[in-house]
Amino acid sequence: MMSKIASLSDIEKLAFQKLDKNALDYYASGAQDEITHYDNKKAFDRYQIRPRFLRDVSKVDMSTEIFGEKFSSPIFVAASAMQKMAHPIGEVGSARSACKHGVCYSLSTVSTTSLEEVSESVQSLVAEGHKSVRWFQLYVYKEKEKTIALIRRAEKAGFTAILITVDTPFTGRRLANIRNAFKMPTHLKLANFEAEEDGNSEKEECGNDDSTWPPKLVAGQLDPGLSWEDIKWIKSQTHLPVLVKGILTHEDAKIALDSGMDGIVVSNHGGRQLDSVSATIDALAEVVSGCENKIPVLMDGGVMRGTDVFKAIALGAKAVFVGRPVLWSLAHDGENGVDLMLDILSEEFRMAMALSGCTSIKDINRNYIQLSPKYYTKL
Ligand SMILES: Cc1cc2nc3c(=O)[nH]c(=O)nc-3n(C[C@H](O)[C@H](O)[C@H](O)COP(=O)(O)O)c2cc1C
Ligand SMILES: CCCCCCCCCCC(=O)C(=O)O
Repeated sequence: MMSKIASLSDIEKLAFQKLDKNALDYYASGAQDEITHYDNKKAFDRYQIRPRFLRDVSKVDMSTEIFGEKFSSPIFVAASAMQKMAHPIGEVGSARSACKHGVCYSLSTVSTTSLEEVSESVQSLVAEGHKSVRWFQLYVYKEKEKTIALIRRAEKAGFTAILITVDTPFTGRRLANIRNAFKMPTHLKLANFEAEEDGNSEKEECGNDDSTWPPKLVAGQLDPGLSWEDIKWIKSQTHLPVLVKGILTHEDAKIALDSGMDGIVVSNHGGRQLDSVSATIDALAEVVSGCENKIPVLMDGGVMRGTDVFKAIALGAKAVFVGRPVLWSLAHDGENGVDLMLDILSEEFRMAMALSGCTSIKDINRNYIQLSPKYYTKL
């Protein structure tokens, strides 16, 4: 029995004791040998913070702004599928928690709560004076009209940006899911696939009626032929800012910039897609350089500590997303669990800023970070 929860790792340990094998394997898995999955976390330790002292740090302002929206901290909630497997409140719990914390929430296409219900669930908080900024993560359908219908629903439901995931032409090989034939529990459904986008009353069935993951109906919709031309076309179809999620190289960053994208998320999908790619914190500086400071670069992958957030900001990220920690927190204690996790992480980040002599986000820059001497070759 743990005395008091003090870190995201503590929450993770409790969630591991609570979740059933099916859900735990799905949430925890990385692809193949999970080299990238583990490196995402370890890589942060390869960087050191260079603190400055004797500055007045009695007030620390963690707030940041992206696309004209102000957030109370740069710690955002990542889009992750099927959150009701962690706790019955699912996406509603994580969305409400993000809203209460004044941070951005991103919702997966493959959610177990529809995007309309998620929007509805934060309205009482908005009425109390909280601001809710919600971004919609888009998996692009083979059929263009279905993709557009999803975007229209997101626009109508008050989502303010579209995150197009580009690292998933196919789902990665997550061995635990293959070995135990992962199944979404039968009482859950992929809620965004229910409503017929063309307004027809006939509904698509997207419950768990087959033994494979993703369900054939859904996986069969992913378009492995997706190209930058399609992404540009999607961008032309919406007034919302469009970010590409899953970029790892300066070459692709430059193409995203030249293609008119509004932002980039450096991500390797939590190590769940191609194994052996670089940890995201290692890829961040390269992607930032490819963007020439013209569009915001955000990142995710392995963020567990306030010092991780600090390091990412120092290397040029405008904000970070947390993925699995949200799922562990939901499993631990639903919406309260996510509240606790965001409280701990933002307090750690506030402390990292204060202890390194930074009182605002714009103070944090490359001068505050170095590669640990263990990892660079001396001249
Ligand atoms: C269980 C799970 C489901 C995910 N589902 C999605 C998804 O539906 N769409 C997407 O773009 N990324 C998805 N991701 C990736 C996350 O958005 C994010 O990139 C990743 O979790 C960040 O790494 P972290 O878990 O180490 O924080 C998922 C990740 C996990 C762990
Ligand atoms: C428009 C088709 C949607 C296709 C869904 C693909 C399954 C992805 C599963 C969720 C995910 O990203 C994950 O890491 O797991």
